Amino acid sequence: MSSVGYIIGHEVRRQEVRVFCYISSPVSAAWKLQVTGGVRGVSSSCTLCAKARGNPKKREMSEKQLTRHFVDHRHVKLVAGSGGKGLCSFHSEPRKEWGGPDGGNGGDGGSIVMKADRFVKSLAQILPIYKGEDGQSGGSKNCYGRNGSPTFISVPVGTVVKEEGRTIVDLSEHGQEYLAVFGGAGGKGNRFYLSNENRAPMTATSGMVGQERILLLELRTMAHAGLVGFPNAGKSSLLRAISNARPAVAAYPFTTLNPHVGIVKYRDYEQVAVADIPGIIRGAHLNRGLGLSFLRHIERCRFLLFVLDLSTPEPWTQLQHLRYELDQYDPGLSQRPQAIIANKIDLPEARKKLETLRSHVTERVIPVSALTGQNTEELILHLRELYDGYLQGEGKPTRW
Ligand SMILES: Nc1nc2c(ncn2[C@@H]2O[C@H](COP(=O)(O)OP(=O)(O)OP(=O)(O)O)[C@@H](O)[C@H]2O)c(=O)[nH]1
Ligand SMILES: [Mg+2]
Repeated sequence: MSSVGYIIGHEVRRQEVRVFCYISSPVSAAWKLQVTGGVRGVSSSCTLCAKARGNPKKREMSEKQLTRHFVDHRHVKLVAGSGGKGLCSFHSEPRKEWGGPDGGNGGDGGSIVMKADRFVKSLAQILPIYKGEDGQSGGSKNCYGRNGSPTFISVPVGTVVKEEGRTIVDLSEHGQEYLAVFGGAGGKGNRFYLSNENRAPMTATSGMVGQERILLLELRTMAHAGLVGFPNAGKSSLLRAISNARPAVAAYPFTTLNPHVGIVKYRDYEQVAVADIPGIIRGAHLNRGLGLSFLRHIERCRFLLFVLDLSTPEPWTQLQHLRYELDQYDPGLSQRPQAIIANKIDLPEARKKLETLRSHVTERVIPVSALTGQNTEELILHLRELYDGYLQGEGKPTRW
């Protein structure tokens, strides 16, 4: 493990104080840092800090507005440009009446290319139909027509392109391109057909039509960790507490309708992306609740954070149901590296339930309170451990 330090504190702008808790060994520190009570002020994750970090003048968008701006799948028809016509013409000038064929070729039609762009966040701006630029027709005096320029469609990083249910390409890196449809070849002018046998060809061909395809674009959120839990478990509150993201929080189920990604920053400039996934209920794989549509976002997450609600009578059954739903969607999905987060530890009867939960599961359980920020440091440090383990496994760091 490197000797870099880990930041546990952020600035609290409202109070004009900067408090940092700096520790050199993240693994051992996770256990040393059972911070409670008065020491809580140093946390990056207290709600006070979280609120102070935001721009007070900027009005937050409601979940309804956010949903309007977020589209995670779209059908698109792509028609590449057609090739330009070749021309049939003969050179003629004073005293040179039979100057020979001089009809130029038509230009090639423009292709359509999909390009992953990390600044594009949703597929909302994707149009239903794209038409590539046609090539220009050939001209006299052996002038060739101009090729149609390629059309670039910017899509978010993490877009999967499918055709008739088959995955064609996964645009998972910024700048990655996929040439989706080829432009038609330009036609030949009559000069092209000049030969010793035929000194005055009258043939000129028209350009080929561009390729045409109907593709399905699917966005799968790119994040290192995914917060998975029942509605109202406090996933959005937790993401607000540990990162810069601002998903809507409310006391009714299905508040979150689309995934939100927040970035947890560490002192060595490492960043871990955490996604808040809409709530899962029993039968989600049968399209109950918000259904399957968002389970695909979990597929991308390298590790899972199961968020359990300690205010429910049996939080451990939630865990079984969540794992079952994930496995129904994609067998083995629930086996990814994970942490179990017992949320709402601030509630009176939560401590007792925490002990029972621990006796039901073999994995490590991290009790937190997203509302008060209690013990979120342990979660942040454990997240880093999972991330470091993932980097070691992959061999190279991935930055999205
Ligand atoms: N007491 C207490 N309440 C909490 C805590 N975390 C969240 N809540 C409350 O639980 C309710 C639901 O919180 P959300 O963060 O919207 O829950 P969610 O899991 O994102 O819910 P969905 O988006 O519907 O899936 C809100 O009223 C929160 O204030 C906590 O740690 N303690
Ligand atoms: Mg939510």
